[in-house]
Amino acid sequence: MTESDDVKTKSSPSKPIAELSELYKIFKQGQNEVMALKNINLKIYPGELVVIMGPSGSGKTTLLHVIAGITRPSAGNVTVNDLKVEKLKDEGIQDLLQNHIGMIFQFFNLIPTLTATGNVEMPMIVSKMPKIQRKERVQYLLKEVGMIERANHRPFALSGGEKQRIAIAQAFANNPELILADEPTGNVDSISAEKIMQYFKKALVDNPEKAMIIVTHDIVFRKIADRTLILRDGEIIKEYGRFSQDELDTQKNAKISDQIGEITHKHEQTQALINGKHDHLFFEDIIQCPKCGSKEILKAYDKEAGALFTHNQQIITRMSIACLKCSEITYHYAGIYNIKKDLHQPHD
Ligand SMILES: Nc1ncnc2c1ncn2[C@@H]1O[C@H](COP(=O)(O)OP(=O)(O)OP(=O)(O)O)[C@@H](O)[C@H]1O
Repeated sequence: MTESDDVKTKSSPSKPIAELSELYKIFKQGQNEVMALKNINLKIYPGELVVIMGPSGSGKTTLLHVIAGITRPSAGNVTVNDLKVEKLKDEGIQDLLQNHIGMIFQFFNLIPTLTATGNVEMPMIVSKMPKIQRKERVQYLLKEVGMIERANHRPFALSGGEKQRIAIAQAFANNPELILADEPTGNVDSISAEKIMQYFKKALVDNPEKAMIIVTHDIVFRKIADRTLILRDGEIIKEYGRFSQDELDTQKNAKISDQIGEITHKHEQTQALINGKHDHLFFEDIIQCPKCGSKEILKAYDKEAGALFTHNQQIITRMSIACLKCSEITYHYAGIYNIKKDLHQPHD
């Protein structure tokens, strides 16, 4: 440990791994101020998997960065594994990120010139783990994420899902107590996303002394979450507990990849879209769950949607509306795109 005792609190088994109290973050740009986090109070206990959702710009990434010491809070306290993060100096932050927090990003952040083995081993080299121990742990971690066959591949030769599995193994390298993941399935297909989700769950079952905070737009993460927090304008506006068995069944039935081609809800403008009367439509007018009427909904474009429906040389994309209250997922046509022009960027 590199920090002096004044940044350490007394350890006790029932203590949270991370504790945030009265946390604020204000970004200043010239005359403008953005309050990215507002009075966040949160305790994360060992064995917990906490999911954070919320609209773009609601402060999710900022929250992870403040916990990791990458961004300094404007006010309030963050404690991780007994370390008072906001008081740590550079050396302490380095120790925190090297040994106590494992971070996973949407775009993997792997070193392109290193193999899968090299990438997973790197944090252990930095923390000076003896070579024999390091080699054993790399093997163990690559096996855990199902990537032992790809140990000698460099990132360019791996799919998005495979790169993310390497990044997960890397995040666990130095056995950190807290895992922070920012959109870990944002750049992978839905089958890889399901696998990644299961790795997270298994890792916690195998290591109940750890905790995870996962920022995601992917509603299916609620399946494995002990708690789901909804952020809006920098504030936690809602907290959901675990899914009940009924809710889990609903989620299973609603799995996007199982429902390709089955549109369960058609918007009145669909016909106009198909007839080509509109080039591009977004359904900002859908503001509530069609089933229960709750306005706590998340809108997302299906990952598979780009190639879902073709009609008259056009692709019709669809949007899923996930209800955070009743967990119903409905699908809506979201836009129509000319195949030649927009094939590779159907969501822009
Ligand atoms: N370094 C910065 N300087 C100025 N403003 C910032 C900075 N980082 C974030 N912000 C602002 O803080 C707010 C919260 O941003 P943040 O990236 O945390 O949101 P988010 O919920 O993660 O969004 P997304 O889902 O789009 O990634 C936004 O208004 C953003 O523009």
